[in-house]
Amino acid sequence: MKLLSAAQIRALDQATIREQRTTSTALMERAAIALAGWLYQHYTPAEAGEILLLCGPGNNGGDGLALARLLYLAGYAVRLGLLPAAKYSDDYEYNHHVLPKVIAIQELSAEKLPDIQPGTLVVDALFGTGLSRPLDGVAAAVVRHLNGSHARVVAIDLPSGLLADAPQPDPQAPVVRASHTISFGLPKLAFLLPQNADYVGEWHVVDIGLSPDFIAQADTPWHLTRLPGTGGFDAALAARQPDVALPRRGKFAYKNTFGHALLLAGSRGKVGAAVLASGACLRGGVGLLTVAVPGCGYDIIQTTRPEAMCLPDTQADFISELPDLKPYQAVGIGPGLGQEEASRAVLEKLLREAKVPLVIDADALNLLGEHRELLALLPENTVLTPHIGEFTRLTEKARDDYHRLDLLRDFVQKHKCIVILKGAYTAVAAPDGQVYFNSTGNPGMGTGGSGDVLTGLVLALRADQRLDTVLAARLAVLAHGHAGDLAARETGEAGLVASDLVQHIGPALAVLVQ
Ligand SMILES: NC(=O)C1=CN([C@@H]2O[C@H](COP(=O)(O)OP(=O)(O)OC[C@H]3O[C@@H](n4cnc5c(N)ncnc54)[C@H](O)[C@@H]3O)[C@@H](O)[C@H]2O)[C@@H](O)CC1
Ligand SMILES: Nc1ncnc2c1ncn2[C@@H]1O[C@H](COP(=O)(O)OP(=O)(O)O)[C@@H](O)[C@H]1O
Ligand SMILES: [K+]
Repeated sequence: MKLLSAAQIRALDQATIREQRTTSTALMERAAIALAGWLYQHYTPAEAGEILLLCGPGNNGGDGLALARLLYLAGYAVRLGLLPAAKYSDDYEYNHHVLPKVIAIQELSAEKLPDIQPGTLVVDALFGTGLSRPLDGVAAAVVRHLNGSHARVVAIDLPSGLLADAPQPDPQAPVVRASHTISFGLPKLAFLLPQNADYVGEWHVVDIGLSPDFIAQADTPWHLTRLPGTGGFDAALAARQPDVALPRRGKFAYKNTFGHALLLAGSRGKVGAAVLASGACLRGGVGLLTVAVPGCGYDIIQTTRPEAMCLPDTQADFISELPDLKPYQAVGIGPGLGQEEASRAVLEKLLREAKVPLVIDADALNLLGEHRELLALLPENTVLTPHIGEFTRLTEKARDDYHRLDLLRDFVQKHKCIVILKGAYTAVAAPDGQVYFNSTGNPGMGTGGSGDVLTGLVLALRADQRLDTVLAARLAVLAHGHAGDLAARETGEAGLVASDLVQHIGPALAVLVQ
């Protein structure tokens, strides 16, 4: 699924109106019906109590006015707080005109702010994608008042004051802190960034029949990867043509098809990382797996992973030798590796000699960060799997989440590599600068070893001779998060440990097979 900029969303609305020979008023009515449907499902009139709808002067405010009418007609108690302005949009004017006259209206001013009790259900229809400057004056006073009230807030399209696709120009200007944000057609880039989490709350997408042709042609670097059959504006399309799919295994497929992977992992006290990554690689469907570990890891791998072959290093505590690379279709390095000089030398030799896809994680990334000259040796299409801290060591400290995305796109384009930047919405950045955010996973995965599991899974899919690099990375990230979601259903989020992820990789991959 594509994520569009505010300017593209405006063009999408216009294209939809043109193509479908409808009017902006009718499109607003669709938006209001979709919003009302969402509210009916989430709150009965009794649970909602008296709903306060705060409306701005543009079409976001128009949505609020149309919604107030529909809620009133459905038996909800509603009142309106309207922001005064020199000019209102046409559809605002229309929806103001057709409001049932019994609905109470308060003109908002800094001196006379609306009554908002803790628990009041407030609909934020002040500003959406048309926000052109930071909030000030009455709008800012209203938003500060709302944020201080502990109300339940449902934001229409965007929390007012937030931009859809760019950082706030004025960090002092207020932004609505919503419990829920209901977006039309597509989610917005802003929803996926940690710095906006307190404003956006839980986000939802409602379908208002926006032009699929316009979306298909829109040029954007931002995408969201979903599980097949997941809802959204294009639920029907997504079911027929998923964002990503793992090809079915042919009847006569042999283990060569799925490749022989080499994993270099572990050091004294961190052999568990090799156990987790190798388990994930095996469950990820690799044809054959060889694990290179320090001497101290030999018995551990042979006992915990009987399906894998093991190459013990002559050093007991860390890896100091690079095995002959000829037998392998993909090589992974890093989990629990440690940062000994000898291990750095192994990494350098690997970068110089490898002719097959590489996956680089954890301590191997830290070594690259400390010896940045090694970045010049990265073979094309290498996959790096940093979390934010590791990515910062490879680049620089980002000013904010948007700047980090710029750094990410610059990095992959410069080094012709794939970066999996891990987080709640893990971003897979491709060498052409396209960025695919992931939609699966949960906070239970913030537990030691989750990243090692991802490395093993990426390695398995890189060894799979049927997949290209970006597809392998996107599939691995999607399945990893889904494994976490499946596991959390059994363990709860707090009880989830990384080994649980390994156990659920099989079922998580199975839903991706087409
Ligand atoms: N036909 C359409 O175009 C549709 C639009 N929709 C809604 O329309 C919204 C976009 O509407 P608009 O483009 O009218 O924009 P908004 O309603 O987001 O805001 C624009 C209005 O606010 C003013 N404004 C902007 N920043 C301000 C600030 N900081 N302080 C005070 N005033 C400010 C502008 O001068 C303009 O009057 C979407 O977010 C969505 O809610 C939906 O109804 C779907 C259909
Ligand atoms: N809140 C979250 N929601 C979804 N996924 C998460 C969340 N927190 C962590 N994860 C995932 O868990 C993994 C953690 O990896 P990492 O930070 O390398 O941990 P470790 O080094 O302990 O293995 C990443 O794949 C990340 O995307
Ligand atoms: K809003």
